[in-house]
Amino acid sequence: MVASIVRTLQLNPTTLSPISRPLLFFSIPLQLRAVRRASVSMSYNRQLAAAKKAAALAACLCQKVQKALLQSDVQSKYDKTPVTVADYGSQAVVSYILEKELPSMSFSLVAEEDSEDLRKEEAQGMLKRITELVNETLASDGMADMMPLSEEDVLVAIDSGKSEGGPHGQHWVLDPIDGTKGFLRGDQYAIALALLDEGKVVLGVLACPNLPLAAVASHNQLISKDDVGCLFYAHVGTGTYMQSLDGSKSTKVHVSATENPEEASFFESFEAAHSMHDLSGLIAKKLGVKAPPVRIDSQAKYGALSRGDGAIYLRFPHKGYREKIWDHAAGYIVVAEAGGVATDAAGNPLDFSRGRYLDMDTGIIVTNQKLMPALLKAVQESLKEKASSL
Ligand SMILES: Nc1ncnc2c1ncn2[C@@H]1O[C@H](COP(=O)(O)O)[C@@H](OP(=O)(O)O)[C@H]1O
Ligand SMILES: [Mg+2]
Ligand SMILES: [Mg+2]
Ligand SMILES: [Mg+2]
Repeated sequence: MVASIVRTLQLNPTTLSPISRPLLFFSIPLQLRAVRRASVSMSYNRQLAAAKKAAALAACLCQKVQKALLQSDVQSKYDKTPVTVADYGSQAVVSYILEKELPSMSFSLVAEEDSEDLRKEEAQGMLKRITELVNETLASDGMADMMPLSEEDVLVAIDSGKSEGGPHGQHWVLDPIDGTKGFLRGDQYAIALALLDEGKVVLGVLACPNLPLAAVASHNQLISKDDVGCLFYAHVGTGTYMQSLDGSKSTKVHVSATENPEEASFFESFEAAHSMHDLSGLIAKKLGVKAPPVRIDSQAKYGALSRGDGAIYLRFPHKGYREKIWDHAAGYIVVAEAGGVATDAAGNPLDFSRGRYLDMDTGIIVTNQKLMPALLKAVQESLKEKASSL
């Protein structure tokens, strides 16, 4: 054991003095931990660079489509959520770039969309449009030498996202457009990309093309074209950073430090169908939050929280809904590395190692470390009250 540690640390035990040998024995675990920490924070740099590039390019594609949004771009999925050319195009771009940028990695992607509907006769016009968009987007980044992708290449890139994830190995997790309903309304949405390693989220990137660079005060805050477009990224052990989507210098961000719920504001889904607004209202009241809820779509909520725009995010889906890992993985690490904490409604950590779904209790709550105990108490009391009133 000691011999293998000595080898790992590249030490030569024969040159160590009799005094330093026993010291070595005790100090090795500490040194090993430091080495491991260093290699953990070093080892995902290539993946992070590829993820940032993929998410930023996918965001360009989405921005283009949002500008030219037509009714015909919207296709209905069987689960009744809309899916657009941009959802498919974004997934194809991210999948293609990750594979090209990281050729030595075995590639596994857990992503929201698949090509089944797109392969139907009636979707052929849509597929043509998506293929054009994907090719234009890749060409804009100088990837023209590999061009053009055929329609079949695009379908294959989309279907790379069929992995089941799980507790072993590395898996990318992608929501090509999170907040599709917000996207269609012209509001907030995010391209959310994360990497799981042995079931843990180790990096995450959130591209939020419509999120103001300055703090967001409400969902309908006037959007000026010049000051929107944020890219949040986090890498385990190294903090969370934000830069503008057009590539400005990064700044490190931190969650709000407030301990006083009266000063805290809270985020929730814009869509009442996605989260029980009455329950979050009750929780906020119990906690003593004074400000009205800030309702915005997508994981832009996690991004905004990571830089302290608000201090709490409450998500309570209606009965029977199962949360998917791509709706939270990137946001989770962006908040965690900024000093925040996300748990289920019972205070359990979120477990991303169980495949495509997050199996969890009732809801998701996110805040800073100091407010969490009081928030958890308010959540438990409110859930009990709600249950007894039914
Ligand atoms: N009935 C429901 N309850 C909770 N979440 C739902 C839902 N129907 C859809 N969603 C999820 O809510 C996500 C959007 O979150 P938010 O409400 O924070 O904007 C959607 O992501 P997509 O837009 O990627 O499909 C979708 O996965
Ligand atoms: Mg969806
Ligand atoms: Mg989503
Ligand atoms: Mg989506």
